[in-house]
Amino acid sequence: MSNYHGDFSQKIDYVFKIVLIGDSAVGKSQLLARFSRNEFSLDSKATIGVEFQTKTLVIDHKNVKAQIWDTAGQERYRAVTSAYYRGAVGAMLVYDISKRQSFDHIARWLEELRGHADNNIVIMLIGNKSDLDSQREVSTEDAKEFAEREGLFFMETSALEATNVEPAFLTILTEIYRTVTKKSLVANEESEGSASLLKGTDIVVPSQEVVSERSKFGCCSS
Ligand SMILES: Nc1nc2c(ncn2[C@@H]2O[C@H](COP(=O)(O)OP(=O)(O)OP(=O)(O)O)[C@@H](O)[C@H]2O)c(=O)[nH]1
Repeated sequence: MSNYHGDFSQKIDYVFKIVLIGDSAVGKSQLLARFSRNEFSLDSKATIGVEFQTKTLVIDHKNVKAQIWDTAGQERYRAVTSAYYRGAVGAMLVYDISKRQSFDHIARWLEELRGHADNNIVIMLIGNKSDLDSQREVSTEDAKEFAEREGLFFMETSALEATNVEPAFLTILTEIYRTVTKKSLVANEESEGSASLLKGTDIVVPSQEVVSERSKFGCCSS
């Protein structure tokens, strides 16, 4: 995977907001830590409120900034739901392969997502903690079948062992890029040659926006 890390001296062409959702303790924060900083912590604390991190990479010779939002799986720590989903072009629905309940709850998370997010959002189902194969309670086949039925991308990952984390984010980002550029083409044709690339793509955050590399805000009810 060469030619993948973003060139920071270049302008950013796209900013894509991706949200992470799923039960508490399935590993959302650690997937984000692994992808954005190549870090992992075994004594990760439950997320309170919302935080996001960014990472810039190159897709199709364009600098794409992934802005990945993470919120608490625990209801009492969750920030306002509609604000969390606003502007999201991708979502990762995460469960823990060693916790059946976290997979059984995915349908509910999907319902919430579809109730709040843009219709064109790209959704990926993630079975995390694949390193805990000996304690597996969700078969790969069950998850695959569910994903196919619901039209979701699917991958098993391990934030701990760094297995499939980068490929999972790259898959969803590439698919978002495809969706957005396809939409832009249509929009351009409809706008009689206007230079507005983003016209009609209400799901893209303008690239001029400057976001800090690590930001934490929104908070908490208890
Ligand atoms: N074995 C294993 N443990 C993991 C993996 N990913 C996360 N964990 C552990 O699982 C626990 C919960 O991880 P978090 O990333 O905090 O989970 P979360 O989904 O963000 O939880 P909330 O913030 O409460 O929603 C921590 O102890 C992590 O170290 C993994 O891939 N394998």
